[in-house]
Amino acid sequence: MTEPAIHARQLSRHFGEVIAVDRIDLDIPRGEIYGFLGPNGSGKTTTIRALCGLLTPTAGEVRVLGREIPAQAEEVRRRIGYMTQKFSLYEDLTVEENMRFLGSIQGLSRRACRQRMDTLIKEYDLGELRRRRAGMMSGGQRQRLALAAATLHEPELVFLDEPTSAVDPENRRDFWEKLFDLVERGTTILVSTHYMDEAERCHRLAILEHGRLRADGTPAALMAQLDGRVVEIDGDDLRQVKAAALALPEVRSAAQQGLHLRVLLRAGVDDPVALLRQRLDGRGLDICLARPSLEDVFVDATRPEDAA
Ligand SMILES: Nc1ncnc2c1ncn2[C@@H]1O[C@H](COP(=O)(O)OP(=O)(O)OP(=O)(O)O)[C@@H](O)[C@H]1O
Repeated sequence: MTEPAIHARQLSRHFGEVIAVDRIDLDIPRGEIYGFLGPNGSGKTTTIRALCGLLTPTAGEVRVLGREIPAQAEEVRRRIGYMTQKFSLYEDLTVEENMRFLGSIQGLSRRACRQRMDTLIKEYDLGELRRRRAGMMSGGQRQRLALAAATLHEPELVFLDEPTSAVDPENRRDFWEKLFDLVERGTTILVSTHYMDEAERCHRLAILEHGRLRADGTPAALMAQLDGRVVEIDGDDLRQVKAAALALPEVRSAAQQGLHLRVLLRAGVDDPVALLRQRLDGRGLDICLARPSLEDVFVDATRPEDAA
């Protein structure tokens, strides 16, 4: 069996008293998009930095592309790309200057760099912007440049830390199409996000909270685990119905979505629809089972105590 792109066991990273990453196990297959979904401060960036060899783990074992990290990080460096959360290119340099500079750092010959630059400029639609300074570009254009720069040296594995937080939905969509193009050519991608729709596009994902890995798997498998536990309620006075539902010990969470109230039941309730019909009796409600969403998975995997 081919070794996974990333293998981690009990990976931890502490900053003094703060446990940023807490005993995480990961097996990330090659040639897929793997997502880290988690709220702010859940440890996504710290995990990515530890996997890249930029931060030494406090404990745990990490192998990336078959090499020990951090001991063999230098060997791996040329085989990975990293797009940081903040735009990290030079704002005073043009698109071409930024790419040429990065090419020299990556050790590409002038000829190889020029060829690669031409390919990427075309692929990422940067032709008209070749001589534009990065600081004068829009969010979507900068993001395309950053991805082009992160893949200049044709890495086998690319880390993207919340790459679309500053761009509009159309640019996000185009950006994800580019990621699938990369995957088709054999690249492995690890991407962090706090957007549900992005997480749903990943082949597999891990849900992180407070540095812990709370759930992982394909989006479909994660959602299937909640089959029979999500209920949709239609009717009047949904704010009051929500309060009544949340008062039930069997209810894990309730949230209004447009005209419906979406209720997630705790595991082990035999017939959630019958239970809610009985407990919310007399309100003239229409109650039926609903297809679980990734947001339900996220709610179930995080916030174990507070269900409001
Ligand atoms: N250099 C550091 N020194 C001290 N604490 C840190 C440091 N870097 C991260 N932390 C803490 O570690 C925890 C995890 O942070 P991290 O940036 O990895 O989370 P994140 O999921 O990437 O968050 P975000 O979505 O906001 O980027 C947070 O509590 C953060 O404050």
